[in-house]
Amino acid sequence: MRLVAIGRMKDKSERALVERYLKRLRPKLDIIELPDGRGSPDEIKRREAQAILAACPAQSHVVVLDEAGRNFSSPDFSNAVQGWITAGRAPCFVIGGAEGLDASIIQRADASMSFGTLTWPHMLVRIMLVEQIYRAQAIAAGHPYHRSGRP
Ligand SMILES: C[S@@+](CC[C@H](N)C(=O)[O-])C[C@H]1O[C@@H](n2cnc3c(N)ncnc32)[C@H](O)[C@@H]1O
Repeated sequence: MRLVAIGRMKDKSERALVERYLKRLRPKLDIIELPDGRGSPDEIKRREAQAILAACPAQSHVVVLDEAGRNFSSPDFSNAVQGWITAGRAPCFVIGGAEGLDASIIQRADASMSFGTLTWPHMLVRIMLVEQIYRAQAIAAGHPYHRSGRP
């Protein structure tokens, strides 16, 4: 599995949160950080989209993080991730930068995932995504990390 993200996570406490989950992931998630694009907002998004596509393996299931994307429940997300892996198309998650994602990459994606209609900072989205991937694996393994005790 891969995560392609725009921008370098410089903040130590943010990196520690990502690492907390990353080290528990099986299969592992490799994180590719791409530099912020330059130019006008449209140029930035276009350049970043080219770099993102080049960083996603050819056979991967490209999943963009987008506020207008699909609202998964954690069990649904767990099933989806397992299904993509079983089908031989491990997910390549994509998180945009400060300008967001270019329309071309959203259209090209095989799936999209939303953390609600609020706009979140991209580094927080990275932390939340890595936690949800860990939760998805815990659900698939029947590990008590995920407790679904809603009334
Ligand atoms: C700061 S946001 C970009 C905001 C930008 N104006 C836009 O319209 O997308 C950076 C990235 O974080 C991710 N992101 C932000 N909020 C999100 C949400 N609610 N659900 C899923 N991804 C989100 C997206 O990948 C986005 O490209």
